[in-house]
Parts: sequence; structure tokens; C-alpha cells
Amino acid sequence: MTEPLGIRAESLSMTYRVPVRESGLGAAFRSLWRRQIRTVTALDAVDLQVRPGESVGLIGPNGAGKTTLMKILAGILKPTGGTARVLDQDPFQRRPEQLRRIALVRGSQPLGGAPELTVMDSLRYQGLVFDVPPARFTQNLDELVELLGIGRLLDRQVRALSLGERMRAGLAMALVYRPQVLFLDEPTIGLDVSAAVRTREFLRKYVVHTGATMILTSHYMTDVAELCPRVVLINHGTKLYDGDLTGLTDRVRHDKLVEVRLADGAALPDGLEGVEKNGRYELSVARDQVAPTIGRLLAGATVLDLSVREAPLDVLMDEIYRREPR
Ligand SMILES: Nc1ncnc2c1ncn2[C@@H]1O[C@H](COP(=O)(O)OP(=O)(O)OP(=O)(O)O)[C@@H](O)[C@H]1O
Repeated sequence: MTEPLGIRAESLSMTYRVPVRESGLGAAFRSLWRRQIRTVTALDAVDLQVRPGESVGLIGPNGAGKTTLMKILAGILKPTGGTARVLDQDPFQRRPEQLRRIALVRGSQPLGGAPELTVMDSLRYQGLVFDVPPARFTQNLDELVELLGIGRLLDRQVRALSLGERMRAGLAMALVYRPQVLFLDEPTIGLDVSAAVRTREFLRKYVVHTGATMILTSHYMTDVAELCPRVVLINHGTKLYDGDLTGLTDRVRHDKLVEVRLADGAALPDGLEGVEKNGRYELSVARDQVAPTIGRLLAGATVLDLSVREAPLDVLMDEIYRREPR
């Protein structure tokens, strides 16, 4: 059955036409009357369905096509092939009532508008552009000020904000009209650890509180792991995986890491192998061998400390990306 709302992309393709020019003055003159064009396929027949209220992490290496897909879904780019429907409308039609229901926030440029304005004036302007009734505006703003902790920023000029402050103000700008669909392109890029944690907490609360649908791209796997129960991996413009993160990482790693500290610098019991790091051993153990391995460690040595963990997500993603030809 057709899902009436949410997001639906069918066979979405995007080809950019890029002028090609050799370096040098002569080549610059020649290109005036003989332009060479190369085509770049950024998306190649991508299908995607996102249910209302779902949070999806769009992942893939640099140049995979993630931003292109987001821009198409947000109505900024017209695809060269296929169809997109967001909240049952073609996003590229850019109908005002549609624009009022979606938002795109780019971590690299979280705030548009006039840099001389204060954050409060920018928010008021946003409220007018998006036709938010005054009482609703005040209510939304109060919530956002509380959730994002931006009270102290309201009377500051936009141009005087730090990157983290810009991101928080940018989120407030994008969310003050309560969009139902949120496209976030690397929302924590360049943020310090605390700012990234606070941004993630905010986004989690926002989607729970409002029921918004969210598509997020990030190279920080913590963002994706914490916010998106579902991930979509694309590379070279093609969708390669759609499911939960564990299902994806299980494809490359079938082990867990057992880390152990033994008394008096003792060696590992016979038959166990591991890498020594700072007085601890790290053992890569097949998932079904974790319990027997721990049993052998406890039986064969005096264990001071022991932990079992998954391989770091970034390492797993590196392995996944490396499997794909660049
Ligand atoms: N305006 C443009 N003109 C020409 N080519 C473009 C344009 N925008 C993107 N591309 C190309 O399209 C491909 C996909 O780019 P896109 O920005 O969608 O990737 P991405 O997955 O968001 O990458 P990143 O993680 O580096 O931001 C790349 O090869 C890129 O060089």
C-alpha cells in the first residue's frame, strides 16, 4: 500500500554537468569557445521510503551522494531522473505550505540570513517568513530556548557567534516553525565534544516530542548510532544497505574485543593470543567463543580487570568503506 506521508524516492538519479578545463591561460582562452563538459553521476536510481516519525542515518564515504539526496528531498535540487515525494508532495515544486513543513540544516552553514541581525531578530524574521502565528511562535521559541540553552545568545549578532553557537541558533531557526520533516547534513561537524553531546540530546528530544521524521548524514558514527535506528549506506550514488547498524557492522566483524589486565604482568594462559597495550591484553574473539575464553582466562590467571566490547564503530565503518572501490 502507498504510504501517504513520510518520504518516498523512486529510482532517484542525479547527474551533474561539470565543465572540464586544463590549467593555464591558454586553456582558459580556448575554453571560451570550446567548452568541454563531463558528467558526474551523483545518484543512480536510488529507492528510499521513510515512514512518518522515523529517524534514518544516511551514511557513506566522501562524495557518495548523501548531500545530493538530501538536497533533492529538501526541494533544493531537481533530480535528473526518478521521483521524490515528501509529505505526499514533489519537493521541487517548493510550494509554501510544503516548505513550512520541512527544514534542511547544514552543519557547515547552519545559519543563513543577515549576519548583522541579532539571533532574536533572525528568529522573528523566520517566524514571519514561515507564517508562524504569534502565540505559536512564542511557545515554540520558549521550548527551543530551553532545549537548546540559547537564552544568552538571543541578543547577540549572528556574525559574532562561535561555530557551536551558530549550530544551536541554526537549529532554532530551522525548528521555530515546527517542521514535520528534518534533513540534517552533518549537524555536529566541528563541534566540541560537549556541544556534540548536547546537540544529539536536543535532536533526540525534539523528534520524540514532535514526532518529526528525520534524515541525518554524519561522518561521526556516534551521531548515527545514537539517533538513527535505521541506516542507509550509499556509495557512488547507489544504495548498498538499508537496515539497522548492527546488521551492517556484522557484515565485516564477527568478533568481540576482550580486554583483560592480569596480576603481576603475567602472560596470557596457553592457547590464548592477544595484543599487549599499556599492561593490558586485547583479544579478538569470535562472538560464540567469548564465554569460553573468559572461562579460560579466569581459570589460568589472576584477572584484575576484564571488559568485553564491540570493535569501535569508526574502525568498522572504515572496513565497510574500504570494501567499496573508490
Ligand atoms: N554542484 C555540483 N557540481 C558538480 N558535481 C557535484 C556537485 N555537487 C556534488 N557533486 C559531485 O557529486 C558527487 C556526490 O556529491 P555529494 O556532495 O552528494 O556527496 P556526499 O556524500 O555528500 O559527500 P561528503 O561526505 O564529502 O559531503 C561527488 O562526486 C561530487 O563531486
